[in-house]
Amino acid sequence: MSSMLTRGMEVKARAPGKIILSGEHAVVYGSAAVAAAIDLYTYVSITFPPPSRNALAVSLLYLESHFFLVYFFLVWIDSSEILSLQLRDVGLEFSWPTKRIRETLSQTIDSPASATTSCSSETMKLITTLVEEHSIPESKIEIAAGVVAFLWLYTSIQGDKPARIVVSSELPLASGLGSSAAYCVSLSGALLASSDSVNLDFSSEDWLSLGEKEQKLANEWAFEGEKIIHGKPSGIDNTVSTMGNLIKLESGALTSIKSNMPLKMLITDTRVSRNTKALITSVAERRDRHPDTMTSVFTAVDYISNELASTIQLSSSNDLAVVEKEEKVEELMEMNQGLLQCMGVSHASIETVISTTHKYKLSSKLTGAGGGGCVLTLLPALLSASVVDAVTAELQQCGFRCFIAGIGGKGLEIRFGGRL
Ligand SMILES: Nc1ncnc2c1ncn2[C@@H]1O[C@H](COP(=O)(O)OP(=O)(O)OP(=O)(O)O)[C@@H](O)[C@H]1O
Ligand SMILES: C[C@@](O)(CCO)CC(=O)[O-]
Ligand SMILES: [Mg+2]
Repeated sequence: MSSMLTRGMEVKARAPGKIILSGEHAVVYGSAAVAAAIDLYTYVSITFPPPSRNALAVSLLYLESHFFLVYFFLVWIDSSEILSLQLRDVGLEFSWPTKRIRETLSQTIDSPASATTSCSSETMKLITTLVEEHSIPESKIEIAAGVVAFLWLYTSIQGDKPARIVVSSELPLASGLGSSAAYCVSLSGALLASSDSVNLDFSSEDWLSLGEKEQKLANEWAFEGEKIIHGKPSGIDNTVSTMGNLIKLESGALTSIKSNMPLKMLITDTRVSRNTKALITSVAERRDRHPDTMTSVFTAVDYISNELASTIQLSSSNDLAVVEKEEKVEELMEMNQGLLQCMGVSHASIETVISTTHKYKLSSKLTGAGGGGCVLTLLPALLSASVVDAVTAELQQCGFRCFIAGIGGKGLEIRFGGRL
């Protein structure tokens, strides 16, 4: 793999967003939750400058000491000693001389982790100084946590190598569709695929899945990134983004769900931006105030998620007709929404989506951390297109954005291509 890097090839990774059918927040306290990957991805591209650049520039200078060439040489050398991060979705670009990264984070760089490690509060402070050297507009300040997560993952996996990283996403950011997990998973995947620890066929131009061991490692690193962004994540978002498909997570234990239900969901983005870390903190504070009551709420969610999982699960003992399964799922979604409201993570915009869809006899619940963001509405298989059009039009009139995403698709994938 390292020989590939010396040729300056581009390594790309993509990781999907997710919807949570049941169990957000309660999953942080060990209750079961059910999640599915959606076909909207975050893409990361990494390009390492070829080390031959310096030699080339020196020989050009030697041949002709023209001013333009001297200038060209300086720019060339400079870009080969820089780590840059372009975040296209938010229009921000960051760059650090690798020398600056080395002098600030020498401890992380000089002792590369053989297994995943958590970012200590001391290292977090040092990384924060590197991020604060760039001015981020107040309206985009929440991006800083993502940049800290990037620097932690990058320096832990790649050390202080110069590189250019570009991130872009099809997901709305900070809206409950797991943009932070897709960001961390695609970054970890691309960083590991560019390291010696992963062996892939880089002559292929297709999207490739990592082997089981590498996939696990990418998921573990992504979890470390999510910790920086979410504070106390359950791991469900990074796990479903890495693995794809449909999963149940309960006390950290993963079950893959096979389903033959259509499970078509209308996703309504209320466009109310929220921050998952703040919402997790507010649930933790409510739990501190009412420990027994909140434990009962989380237990009720656990039952809902397990019942939902066995309802949608393809199995010989599950012989209900699709319509009956859909009715069960709808009722479970409504019950879960009631408990999310009880946890204090609903929002006026979410309630508007729920009451609007209810007029069409459709059931909805928030997805992800709540507080705004996205809402799911189950579209039963036999629902007429005219009802979907009517409910969508009414939601759009409220200023919301509606779309239908494919559910249960692929997880993290890697692609090689495009030499410099
Ligand atoms: N494409 C991206 N570019 C830059 N930063 C990103 C990107 N995607 C996610 N992030 C980081 O993740 C943060 C949003 O994460 P947050 O957990 O609050 O929302 P979410 O993951 O979309 O929703 P949920 O956690 O409820 O599913 C952003 O503020 C930013 O720090
Ligand atoms: C709110 C939460 O349960 C889901 C966010 O998508 C947080 C987590 O599980 O990490
Ligand atoms: Mg998130």
